[in-house]
Amino acid sequence: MKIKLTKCHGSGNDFLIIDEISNSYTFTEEERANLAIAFCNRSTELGADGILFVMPSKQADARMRVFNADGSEASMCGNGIRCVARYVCELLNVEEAVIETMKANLEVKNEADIFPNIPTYLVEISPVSFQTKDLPLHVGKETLLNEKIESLHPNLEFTALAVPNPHLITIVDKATIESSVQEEISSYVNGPNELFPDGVNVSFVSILDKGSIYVRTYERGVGFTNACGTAMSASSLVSILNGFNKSGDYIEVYNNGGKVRCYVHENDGNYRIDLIGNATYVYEAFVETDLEKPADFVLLEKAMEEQEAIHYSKLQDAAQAYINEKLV
Ligand SMILES: N[C@H](CCC[C@H](N)C(=O)O)C(=O)O
Repeated sequence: MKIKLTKCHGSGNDFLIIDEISNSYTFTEEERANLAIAFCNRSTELGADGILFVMPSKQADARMRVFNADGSEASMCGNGIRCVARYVCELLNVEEAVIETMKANLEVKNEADIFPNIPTYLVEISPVSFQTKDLPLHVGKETLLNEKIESLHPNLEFTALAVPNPHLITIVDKATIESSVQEEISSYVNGPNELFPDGVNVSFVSILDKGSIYVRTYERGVGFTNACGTAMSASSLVSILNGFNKSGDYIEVYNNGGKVRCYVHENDGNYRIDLIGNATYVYEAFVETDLEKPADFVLLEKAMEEQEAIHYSKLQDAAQAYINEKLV
């Protein structure tokens, strides 16, 4: 079977888009998971943090399904839906759209460039829940807001929220970010454990300045990535709950892949987060694959998007310079 792949990234978190609207592909659930495991493998000519299946929808302009590199499906992907937003808006020749995801139909729209020559999209991150049952997190409490989990770490204080995929977030200093603590905790809560039966995305956050934070995320089903859009959105909200920023302020969120901007809407204790950032194309490729053995795929062609890479590298350099200056 010949499959067209559009490689893209949001803040360096990279994905392969498979367009089931324009192509008559049909995949079983098992084939979707196995394609993700095979094509995300970075020792191949492809490699990515996940696959984004763009599918027809009966209730929205398009539907997005997200599969992590380990073949697990997630309910949402913030960096990925920006890429899907661009792909669908260009496919339908519109400036905004609604994307059906596992738990919500989300608004997306083309925005002014976050940096010169960077295609930029705003996506809705919701629903937001602080109920531990919505992650799920089994910790004997309805919520976990800046509280210790002694079995994970003696001192760190964590906040748990679902947006709607699950996130565990702690605000720390540079030394802690640069230590092995995040790797140790993340490996544990994403292996067999009593706390997070479905695993969880783990983010260590540093306050850089008023209105700017740094987020490093170990993603469920992937490991450390350059950035995690839902994590950066959730971390922006946690920075507000901790008094470092306010709802209604734009928050610049820096990460190892660049930067995005978040805006938290709060209405009577309910939150919706706007995630604004790049949707950059890396290459277009065609592969020949047997769905029974996708790991044996053959790369037929790969056309790089050089200009987009040049433009994005300027954003990334500027973001890294700011992190180097402010992350102390
Ligand atoms: N690893 C995540 C899914 C991808 C989310 C991330 N790539 C983002 O941009 O939000 C999970 O299993 O919940």
